[in-house]
Amino acid sequence: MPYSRRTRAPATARAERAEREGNAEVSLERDLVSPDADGDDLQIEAALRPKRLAEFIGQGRVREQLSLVLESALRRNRPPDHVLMSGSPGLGKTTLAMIIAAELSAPLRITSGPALERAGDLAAILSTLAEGEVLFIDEIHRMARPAEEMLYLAMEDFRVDIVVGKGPGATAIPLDIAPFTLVGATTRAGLLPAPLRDRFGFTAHMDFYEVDELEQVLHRSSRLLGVSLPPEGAHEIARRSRGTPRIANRLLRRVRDFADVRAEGVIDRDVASAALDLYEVDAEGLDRLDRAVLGVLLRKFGGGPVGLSTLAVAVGEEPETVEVVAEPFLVRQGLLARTPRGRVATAAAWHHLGMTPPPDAFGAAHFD
Ligand SMILES: Nc1ncnc2c1ncn2[C@@H]1O[C@H](COP(=O)(O)OP(=O)(O)OP(=O)(O)O)[C@@H](O)[C@H]1O
Repeated sequence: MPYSRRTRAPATARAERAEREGNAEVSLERDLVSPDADGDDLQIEAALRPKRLAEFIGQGRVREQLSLVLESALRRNRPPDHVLMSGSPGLGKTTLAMIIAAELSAPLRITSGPALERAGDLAAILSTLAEGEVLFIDEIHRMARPAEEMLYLAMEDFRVDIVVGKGPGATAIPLDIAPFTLVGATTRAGLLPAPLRDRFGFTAHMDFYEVDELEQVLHRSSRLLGVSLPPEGAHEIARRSRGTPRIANRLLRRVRDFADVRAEGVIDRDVASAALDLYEVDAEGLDRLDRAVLGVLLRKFGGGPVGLSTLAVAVGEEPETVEVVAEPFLVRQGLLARTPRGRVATAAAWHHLGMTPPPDAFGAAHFD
C-alpha cells in the first residue's frame, strides 16, 4: 500500500516547508526509488506479480516454511494458521498474500488497517467471509483499537460479538463466522500489540533481496514487458535497486525509456548506468532523500548524534518517512547507525559523500 500518500505532506506543502526552513535544496520528489507504489506501478505490478509460490523469487526460507504450512493445511483440508508478514514496502507482501489464496484455491478479500476505523467496518467483512477465504489486511498495525479487539476473537474462535445498544444496557450478541485465514502485513511488526502478534501461527519476516535475486526479478519482468535486457544491464539496475523488487521493476521501465530514445533499445551496462545517473540514483542505490539525510547529518550536525524528528525537519520530510523509507536502507548499507542518543553517520557515510570526518567524529557515539 502506498505509505507516503498518507504519511507524507503533499509535494507542494513539503517544498514550501523545506524552503521556509532553509532546505530548498532537499525539497524533492523521490518517487523513482520510493518503495511505495505509485499510480503507474499499480497497473504494471498486477501484470508482473508472480502468481504461484514456485514463481516467487528469493526469500528462500519464507517460501519453504510457507509451502509447508500450505501443503499441510491442504492435506488436512483445513484453513491454515493465520500468517503475519513483516518487512519494508515493496518486498512482496501483497504478492505473497495473493499467492497464498491461489495455492489454497481460496477466494481473497483485501483491505487495509487504515480502512478499518470502526469495529463495524471489520464486522461487515468478517460476517460475509466464505469458508476458507483468505482475508488480507495490509498495514495491520494501523487498525483502530476496537476493530483490533474484534479481530482477536475472530482469529481465535471464529466468532464476533456484535454490540447492540449503548452504555450499561448494551448487550453483545455472538455471531459465528466461517473459518478463514487472516494474512496480515506490516512494515512495523514492533508496533503490533502482543495479543495480536501472538494469534498468528506463522510469522514471515521479509528481508531485502540480494543483487542476484533482483537480477532474476528483472529478467522475469523484462520477458513479461517484452524488453531485451542483457545480464550486465540487469546487474547495473539490480545493484541500484535498494534490495527491493518494486524499485527494480520501476528502474527497469525508466532505463528502458532511456534506451529506446537514446540507445536504440539496447540496455547495456553503460546505458543502464547513464540512465540511472540521470535519474539521480547513485551507484549504491541512494537517491536524493537518502543523500539529503546523510548530507544534513554530516554538514549541519557534524555526523550526529541527532534525534529523528530534528533530522526529519531538516530534510523537510515526515519523521515516519525518514524512519520507514530512508533509514532501513541507510542502516543496511552501513551508512547510518541508530544509537540511544540519536542517529549517527558512520565513517562510510563520510566517505560516500566525499567528506572527511572531524577528528572527534566517532568518540562520543555508542553504536547499538
Ligand atoms: N519475490 C518476487 N519475485 C518477483 N517479483 C516480485 C517479488 N516480490 C515483489 N515482486 C514485485 O514487486 C512488486 C511489489 O510487490 P508487493 O506489492 O507485493 O510489495 P509489498 O511488500 O506488498 O509492498 P507494500 O507494503 O507497499 O504493499 C510486485 O508487483 C511484484 O511484481
